[in-house]
Amino acid sequence: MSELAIDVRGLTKRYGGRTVVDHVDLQVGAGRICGFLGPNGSGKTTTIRMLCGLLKPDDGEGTCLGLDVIRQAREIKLQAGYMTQKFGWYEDLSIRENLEFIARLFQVPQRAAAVDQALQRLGLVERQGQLAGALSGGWKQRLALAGCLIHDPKLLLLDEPTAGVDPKARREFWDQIHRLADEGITVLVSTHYMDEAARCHELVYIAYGKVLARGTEPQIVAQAGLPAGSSLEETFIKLIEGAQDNFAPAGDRHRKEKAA
Ligand SMILES: Nc1ncnc2c1ncn2[C@@H]1O[C@H](COP(=O)(O)OP(=O)(O)OP(=O)(O)O)[C@@H](O)[C@H]1O
Repeated sequence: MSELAIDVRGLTKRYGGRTVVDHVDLQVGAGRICGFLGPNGSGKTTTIRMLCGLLKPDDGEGTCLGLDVIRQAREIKLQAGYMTQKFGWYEDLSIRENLEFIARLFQVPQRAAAVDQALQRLGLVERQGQLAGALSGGWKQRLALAGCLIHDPKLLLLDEPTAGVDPKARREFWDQIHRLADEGITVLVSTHYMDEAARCHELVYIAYGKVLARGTEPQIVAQAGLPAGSSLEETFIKLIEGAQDNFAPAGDRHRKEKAA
């Protein structure tokens, strides 16, 4: 594998003539945590699904884990871990049974050992007999992350993994993400929470399907034309306002002008 776990250029997706991901370039170094930010409907999920081999790009090229995003989508699907916004579990199976099921799907060799390791990594050993349906949001999300890790992926693509989870559980989740990155796992994670953005090594900000800014927090602030030390919240508001002026469909711009 090259030093870049994600290395794609010009990634594009169109639906019915509308371009929802527009020539996105994305490079993430191995072992880095890259935050993927942008307003609702900006193209984050669509991009993530193209990166993990679930959705075929209409244009663009590149690799994930050194595998071609167009020709080796199936291999990427098997080697990357993908956590969706709406992770589904068999509510009437225990934590352990759910993980055993995922391990079978991924045809993991030595399934029991892989399940033990995932339980251990996420602090779920004590609770392994509990029914998934009885877990609180934070524990369900831990179970989802354990499921993503069952086949020992080197790349995690996490789509708003902490949406609706309480602050303590979110903090613990992020501590876990950092432990995984320390082990060399690369993480691309979408989020709307600014405290989570601040815990990423680097950030990519997308709106209207286009990347507007990328880099470390100070680099993103500078790209938005704001003074050093400005908050990420101010920065993203400035970026989205600029994007509305430049890229919003004519109808949206007209509504904004009328409202002003
Ligand atoms: N299968 C599809 N068919 C048509 N349009 C789609 C489809 N999937 C996504 N879209 C549109 O593409 C745009 C980008 O959606 P996407 O889910 O990637 O955004 P997002 O940034 O992940 O949003 P959110 O933060 O709300 O999850 C949206 O306008 C969405 O309605």
